[in-house]
Amino acid sequence: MSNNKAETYEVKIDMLDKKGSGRGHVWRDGGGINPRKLKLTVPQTLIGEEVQVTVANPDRKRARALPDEIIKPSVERTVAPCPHFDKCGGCVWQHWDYQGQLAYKVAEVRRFLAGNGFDPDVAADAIGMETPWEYRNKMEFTFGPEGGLGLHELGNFRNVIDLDTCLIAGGPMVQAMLEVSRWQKDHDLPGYDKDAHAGLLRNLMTRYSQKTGELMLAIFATDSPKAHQKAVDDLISRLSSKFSGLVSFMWMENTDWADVAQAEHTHLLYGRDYIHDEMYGYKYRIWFDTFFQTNPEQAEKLVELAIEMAEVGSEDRMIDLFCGVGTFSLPFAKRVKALAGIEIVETSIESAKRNAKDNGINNTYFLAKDARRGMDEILQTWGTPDLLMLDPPRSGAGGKVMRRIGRLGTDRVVYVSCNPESFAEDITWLREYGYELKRVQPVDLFPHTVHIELVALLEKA
Ligand SMILES: C[S@@+](CC[C@H](N)C(=O)[O-])C[C@H]1O[C@@H](n2cnc3c(N)ncnc32)[C@H](O)[C@@H]1O
Repeated sequence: MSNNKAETYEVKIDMLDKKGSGRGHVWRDGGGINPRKLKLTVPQTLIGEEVQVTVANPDRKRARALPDEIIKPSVERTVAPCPHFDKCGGCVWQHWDYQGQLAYKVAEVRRFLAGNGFDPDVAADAIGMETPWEYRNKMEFTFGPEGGLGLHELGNFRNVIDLDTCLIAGGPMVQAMLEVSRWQKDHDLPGYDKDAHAGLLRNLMTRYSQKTGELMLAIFATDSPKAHQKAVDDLISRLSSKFSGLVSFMWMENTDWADVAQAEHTHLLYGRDYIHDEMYGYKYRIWFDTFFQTNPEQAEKLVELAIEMAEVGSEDRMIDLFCGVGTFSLPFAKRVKALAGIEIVETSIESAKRNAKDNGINNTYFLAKDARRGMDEILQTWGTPDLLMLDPPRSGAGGKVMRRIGRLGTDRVVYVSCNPESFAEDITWLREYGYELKRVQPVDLFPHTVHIELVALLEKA
């Protein structure tokens, strides 16, 4: 029997889910002999807290609602500094003090290790940020169908929160977002409505280098800029006069139904189509679609740790698997005899080659190939290299690639991961090839979110 009356419960939060929301349960009188269990997901709560929630339709077995009230707060609860935290889906943990976030992330790393039969104590405490704000060098904002420019609403991807600040984005990106937002209102330009597949403005992508001060902006829209020439000219003039760091402004036509920031036609409206950035003392050219580590301050620590764990020598030959544009390859290349970088995206490999050249590095060999095929090719030309490092996507490298690494048989494997769960599963494959897990160092690249990065060392026994 359906019951559409909202009900209010008091619930104790006993765990967090993968998205960082609290989970708890209550027992409801279902009208029969046995009470029925209602599992509740309550965002913006912490483990151990007792909270009050109101559920709109409690007939189902599961429900999700924001807390009405925190009855018994955790000692780790803090006041979220961002005025948009209650609604914005960008950060999930601003209500949690930073040390509490770090401790939880490390506990998760240890849990995944233990779950796969490794000693959890191999994992060290996390390296956090001294100032965990304004750390991102790239943001993708969305234009709302009802107007407004910002990020998606927590738990409701269709709504857009019209932001007037964003505390994790670098300052110039926020200022540029606000200027574009004012421009949209001044010219009364419609945001894109994905249900109706109508409207003009879809996304604003911003990239900013703290090291070089260069700023890139790209607007994704359903129509050509020529069809809106007056408004576009006004935007170029506003942006170029207000942002001295602006070196790249593009208009990307995207008429696809798919909700991704991609371009069918690129119109360069101002400057060039890339920015210069720097990481660990090396120069990089970054295009709008280049994968580049989004927290440069912490990414430099990853590079430092990978170098420290690898202990490479000047006569060594190594593989950088999943090398991207060469963030790890370039610093390593300076320390070894030869480095082979393998990466599936061709434009990233072209970029890696150019980055090596721009930095005066000439002992690299970059292959645009799938990880396994790339390793086979290196094995045929070099035989077994001295070191392999890998930095796969969130899904991990997978059993086939890990077995290939095991058979390759380098003495050391350095694994950089942005997902401790897929990392712990991946490294189980190396056990049967005689590798032991020696070090795991979590590094927080994503404060106020559920994500954590790590660098690990495996050695052949
Ligand atoms: C986490 S990123 C790391 C990039 C680089 N190490 C960095 O720090 O900038 C993972 C990279 O793996 C690449 N990739 C994904 N699947 C792949 C595959 N099957 N073979 C080779 N590379 C792949 C992606 O294109 C991406 O550049």
